[in-house]
Amino acid sequence: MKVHITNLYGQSADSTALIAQNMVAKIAQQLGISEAGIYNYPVKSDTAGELTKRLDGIFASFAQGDIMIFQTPTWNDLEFDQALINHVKAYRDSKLIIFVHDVIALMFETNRYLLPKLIAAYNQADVLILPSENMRRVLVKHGLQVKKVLIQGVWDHLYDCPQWFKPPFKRQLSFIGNPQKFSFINDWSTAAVPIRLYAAQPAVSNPAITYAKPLPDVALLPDLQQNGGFGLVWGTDRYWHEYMMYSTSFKLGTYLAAGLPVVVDASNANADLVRQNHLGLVVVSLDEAAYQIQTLSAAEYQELCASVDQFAELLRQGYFTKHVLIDAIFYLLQAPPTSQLYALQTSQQFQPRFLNIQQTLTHLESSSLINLSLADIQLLHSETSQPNAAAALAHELLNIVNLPAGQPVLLSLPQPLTQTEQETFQVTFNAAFYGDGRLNQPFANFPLAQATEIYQQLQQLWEKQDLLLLTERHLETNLFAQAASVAQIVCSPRISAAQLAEIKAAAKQKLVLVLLGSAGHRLAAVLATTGQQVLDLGAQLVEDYANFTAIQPN
Ligand SMILES: O=c1ccn([C@@H]2O[C@H](COP(=O)(O)OP(=O)(O)O)[C@@H](O)[C@H]2O)c(=O)[nH]1
Repeated sequence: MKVHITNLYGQSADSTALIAQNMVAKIAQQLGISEAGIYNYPVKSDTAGELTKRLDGIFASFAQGDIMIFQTPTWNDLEFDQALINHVKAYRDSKLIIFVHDVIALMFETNRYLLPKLIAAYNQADVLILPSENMRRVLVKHGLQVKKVLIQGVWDHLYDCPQWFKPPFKRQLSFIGNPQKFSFINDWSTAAVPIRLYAAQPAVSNPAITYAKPLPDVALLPDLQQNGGFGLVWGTDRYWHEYMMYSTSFKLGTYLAAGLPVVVDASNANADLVRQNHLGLVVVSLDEAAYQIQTLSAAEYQELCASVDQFAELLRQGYFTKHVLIDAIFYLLQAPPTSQLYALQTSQQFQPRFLNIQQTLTHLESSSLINLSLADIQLLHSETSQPNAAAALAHELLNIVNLPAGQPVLLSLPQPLTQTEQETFQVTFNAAFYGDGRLNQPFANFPLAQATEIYQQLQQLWEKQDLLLLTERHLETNLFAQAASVAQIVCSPRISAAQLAEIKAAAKQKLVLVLLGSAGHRLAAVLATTGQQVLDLGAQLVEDYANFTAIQPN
């Protein structure tokens, strides 16, 4: 039995798909796996006979009982990929491992219609390698049935560092990407944290951008390393932003291999990995990233670099790829226990659970809360192609809604969600459970007896606690009479870096209650992701309490 791996040729040298496939094949060869080269061409130019002959050539060294690791997509069209799968299946006792690099239907909205066909192709795999757990969830929701699924986790980036030196501490973001695809670059105006961009300089340049020209890999990594700062993984286009929740970004591995700490969206498929390994900043907005970089000390930066340096050795030497390829072969050929580690759970658990009001309040004893209104959810799903304030808020909300599992933040939603709403949201809503958002107006939302109980439980949350209220205007209320102390900061609609610093300083050792509208969600998320307990109870709570107490007998 021999193991083979497909490898792409014929695309331009700067194609990430080509770079990634060539790298995986190179690592596979170190494991004794032989290469089956595939040339990049439009499959439609072949007749059926020509395609068969082409595949015969690719499979020249493949025999009965062999294993094919198929790196997909080939970008030769799905028809070619399916023909290749059929060809493997035509050999007696052959085995097929499909290594999914990208899912074209989730990458580009115009290709969405291909999803059922792609999943039908993946379903023919004996073992499937997917980029992330989030990708597995979304594919299972849409019909993936393969039982043996492995998660790649992160992209390696082979790099034989010629001379190691510490990246210098600079308040700067490096970004590898074309501004035509990543339009946020054109609007970047934070001169205090310039972006160093690896792309050709446009006719009209942006003063907040330093233009480093595109560089080949061999020059890119030393250049990133020498210039220091942070590597940015970001996308503001709505469909691409969602795709980054499922896919693993190649540039993430590139920055880390060069020794740079990274900045990623809170919803990024690798957000947990960055957080757990202390590899950089996980943020909900670029404003927050700029703020955090401006307030970071040189010592904190060096600590991040030290964690990156250790972790990146795995990437520089291709250990994630080696690991997943070896596991895939074990998984094919060995019974449990190895395979138990990866046993596919049922799809039911991918449907989020909705906590009732009681469970929600109990959960808040040890958690933060971000409470989204129906208007927020509608904004999240509205099409905003223009870079404007609504688009920026929608981007932040998508990050907030997908704060990684394990984050001590409860998201609550207005209930009950209709079946149609749940179907609309299921692609983007990845948390295991959500709270009952009606606690923001107990009197308006519940019968009197229940509202009374809810207010009692809310008040128990801050009983004898030092409270910081973040409000739209100065509030007079006895809702917080049980607290040990109450401080208030009146917030402007768009919170500045200076005000955020003031809030963070005032919040130390306190429970923070955010009594603001939509702007409150991002503020709550910024505070909660840095370890502060914060309850985003909304702008209507105090008025609701006034209405509630007005009808109480004296
Ligand atoms: O000047 C450049 C720009 C890009 N790249 C390569 O292209 C990758 C980024 O490509 P892409 O944005 O397609 O990757 P993604 O992060 O979206 O997966 C980087 O990691 C590099 O390996 C490069 O070598 N030189």
